[in-house]
Amino acid sequence: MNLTRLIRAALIAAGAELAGLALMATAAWLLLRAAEQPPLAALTVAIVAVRTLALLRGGLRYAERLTGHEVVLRYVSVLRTRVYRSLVPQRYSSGDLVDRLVSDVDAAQDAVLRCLLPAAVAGLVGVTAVAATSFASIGSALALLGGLLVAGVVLPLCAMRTPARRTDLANHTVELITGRRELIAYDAHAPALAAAHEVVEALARRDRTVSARNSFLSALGILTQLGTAVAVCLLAGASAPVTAAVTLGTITAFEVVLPLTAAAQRWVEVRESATRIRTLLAGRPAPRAAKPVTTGHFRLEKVSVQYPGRAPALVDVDLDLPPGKRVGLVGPSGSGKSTLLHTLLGLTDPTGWLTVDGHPLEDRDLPPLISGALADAHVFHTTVRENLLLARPNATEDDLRSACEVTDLDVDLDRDAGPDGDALSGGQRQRLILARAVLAAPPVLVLDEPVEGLDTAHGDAVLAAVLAQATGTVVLATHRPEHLAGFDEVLYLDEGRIVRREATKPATAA
Ligand SMILES: Nc1ncnc2c1ncn2[C@@H]1O[C@H](COP(=O)(O)OP(=O)(O)OP(=O)(O)O)[C@@H](O)[C@H]1O
Repeated sequence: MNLTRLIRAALIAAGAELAGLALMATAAWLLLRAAEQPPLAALTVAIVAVRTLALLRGGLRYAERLTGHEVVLRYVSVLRTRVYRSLVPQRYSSGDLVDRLVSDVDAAQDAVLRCLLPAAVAGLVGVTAVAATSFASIGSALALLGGLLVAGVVLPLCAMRTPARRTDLANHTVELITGRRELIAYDAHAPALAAAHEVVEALARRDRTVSARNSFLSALGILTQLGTAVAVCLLAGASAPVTAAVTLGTITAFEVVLPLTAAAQRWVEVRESATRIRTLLAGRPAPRAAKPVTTGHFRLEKVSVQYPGRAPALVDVDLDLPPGKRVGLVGPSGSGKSTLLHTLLGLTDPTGWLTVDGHPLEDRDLPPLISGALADAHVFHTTVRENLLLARPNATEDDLRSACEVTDLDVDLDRDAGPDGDALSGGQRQRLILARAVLAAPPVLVLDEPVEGLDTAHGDAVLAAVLAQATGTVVLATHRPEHLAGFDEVLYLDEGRIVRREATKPATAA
């Protein structure tokens, strides 16, 4: 985030609030002074000041909206792209994906606009108001300071409670929408709806409690405002116009400080979202220029993977993948083919030794080195073109067209793909994922049963075209050994172990 722009936005916002405060105080002074019927000349400065401050407040409010939103929207657009990119290769449930992409990034926007900026402005306005009041009366200034501390610090601290996570609701909602046909077909929609309703009820109960507490805190804030205004008025010990000015100024200063209670509540949610975003981005660090040049020589020695509470999915797997080698993975369902691909992509938590170009796998920036078409790849709810550009943001129209030709993807690039590619046919969705892999053209291409959903002849042709244009290493998991004609090595897996290796190129199926 651009700190200079942020500070400028905070100063402009504080200026707008101070202009409003000065306007109220001057207007109050003017009204009471005018009631004493002094010569007009004694009021001229105040009259001009009221007009000037009114104009200034309007102008500054407009400038504050422009600068504040500019800095935040710039930041959020960059952040959303980074989160988007980090999510592409990862394995999140759809609900979690929605939560991370929408709520978490929106929370970053709120962190600035609804929490940090108001807090900074309230601080500046509070200090200025107390300092200005101290010229009229030290007692009033102390009363104002006390009231502002209660409303601006104590009440917001009381409002800080961990919010309920909405991921469960997002998961249920996404599952109800995406799985509606199956749920209806198997007459399972009633229990699924009931489960979602339970989550909604729990969230509603929690929201009601939070609302009641917040309403109580808001009422306390207003009582504090009222009590402080009375105390400031009684302690002022100055002329009626000055007393009116400090009292009205006090009430106005509270208007800036009172929203901090709601901001504190939002801050708790924002902090949680910020942690989730940080974890996500930390898991996929941005490529650093200083990294040594890599060729993508992957080596696995005695690598095992076990998902929590499950039998081992991979056991003591050895694999050498020098650049350009083509390896096929064959085995019955559940034998560990996808797990091996996910391990190469750094998506599992394996034991054993994994190196890329002699360095531990976790020290490498994997995304530029290895990617491909996974069985559970996500299609984003945007156009086909945008989905393709994720793989290579600077791809030209020719690049896109050629990737579509290779994968025989014959859809309009500006067509909306729908949520997780729902608006495409199963085959189009699969070819879109393949086209994305072709566009990425990584040194190591991993393909997990990439044409499983296509009819046999069409699928074979598409896969042959994809393999023909691939120039680097290829690791292909398939149930059909005939896909592996011309491969350097075929590994046969069973129950997570490599039970057989065929180093020779198998003959093409007749
Ligand atoms: N995310 C996961 N959490 C828990 N267990 C998993 C997970 N992914 C895979 N497994 C388990 O790990 C084992 C290996 O699964 P994997 O998906 O690697 O097999 P596969 O050979 O690719 O199967 P298929 O050919 O059906 O795709 C299976 O027992 C599977 O149930």
